[in-house]
Amino acid sequence: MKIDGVPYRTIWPAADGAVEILDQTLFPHRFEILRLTGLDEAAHAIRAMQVRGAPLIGATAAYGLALALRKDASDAGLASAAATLLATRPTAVNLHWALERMKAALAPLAPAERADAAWAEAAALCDEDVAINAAIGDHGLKIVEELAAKKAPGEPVRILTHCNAGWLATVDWGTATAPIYKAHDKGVPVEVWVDETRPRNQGAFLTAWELGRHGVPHKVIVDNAGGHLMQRGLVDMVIVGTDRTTARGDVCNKIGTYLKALAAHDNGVPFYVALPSPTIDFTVDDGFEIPIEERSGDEVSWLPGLTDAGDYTRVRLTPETSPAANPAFDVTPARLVTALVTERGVCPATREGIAGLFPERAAA
Ligand SMILES: CSC[C@H]1O[C@H](OP(=O)(O)O)[C@H](O)[C@@H]1O
Repeated sequence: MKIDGVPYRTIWPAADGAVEILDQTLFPHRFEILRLTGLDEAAHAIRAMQVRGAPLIGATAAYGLALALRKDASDAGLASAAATLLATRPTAVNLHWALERMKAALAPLAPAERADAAWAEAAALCDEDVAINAAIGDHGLKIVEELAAKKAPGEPVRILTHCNAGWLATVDWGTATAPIYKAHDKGVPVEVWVDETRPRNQGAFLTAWELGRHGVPHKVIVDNAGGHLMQRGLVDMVIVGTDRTTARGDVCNKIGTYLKALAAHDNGVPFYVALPSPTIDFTVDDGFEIPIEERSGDEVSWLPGLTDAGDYTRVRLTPETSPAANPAFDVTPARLVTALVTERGVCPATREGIAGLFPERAAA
């Protein structure tokens, strides 16, 4: 997407052979480009959430593997680098998917050919992510337009989203935000309720920033306000991303998503999940089998921010004697999902719905 008129992706190959990313731990107050020159930096970038979001995690792992193979392209080197990257975060299936795709493309090659081939495969994976998300935007746009047709002229479609499934969570466009950008760019009035998304505040820090840069009207709300807004008829649809969706349509996403789905179900608000196919895990049926990342309690106990003088700092929120628990994801059962918005169209959150759009994957 554009930042002050300049087109950006979240990750790209630099001319000197490094990989460059936007350091998302500094948003919204600082915009800094980070250079990744090796496996360890790529693994740290994922683990420390300098890059985050299921598709972007996969893309970073793909380039991380390409960087690693420059140093050791042997079978053992390939296996070791893939294992290092896989261990960075457990929930987003795109990490495993991307690494499996890279290994399938590279293993048959002679070691001397692997580094260049990995670089090309990582670039192709990124380009495909952009195309997938643009297609999700096109299919999701129809949903927004149908809601707009029911409103008074000029009255915005009010969309609630949780966490950041925006272009900052992908290579470009985003998943949940793609229909929003497409609608806004087409002149369909939209207004977005942005869940702050404690504790890492991906909504307040990232979604608000990217919507604002694109000129999309939005308001940041505390996570606990969504149910109240839905009860008052102030939400026309909810759309979120996902880190792993099972073959039967159970959706694993950022902690708090399940509570929004419950509130939407209770208030008759349609609840959509933007789902790029690399995020479907056909090997799992029951969402409760998905590993839920437990992150440091410090992310709950401390809040990063900018001082009045413009210096980055963090403040303690909780008593020093109070430990914190920090599960980073939850699972929304398929029964609470109105529909899945994929690059191949919109389908019910059912095994049949998903298999109908991706028969070749379901059958594999
Ligand atoms: C388009 S996937 C975005 C997905 O990833 C986020 O998790 P995290 O920021 O911890 O990587 C969140 O679950 C988003 O919905």
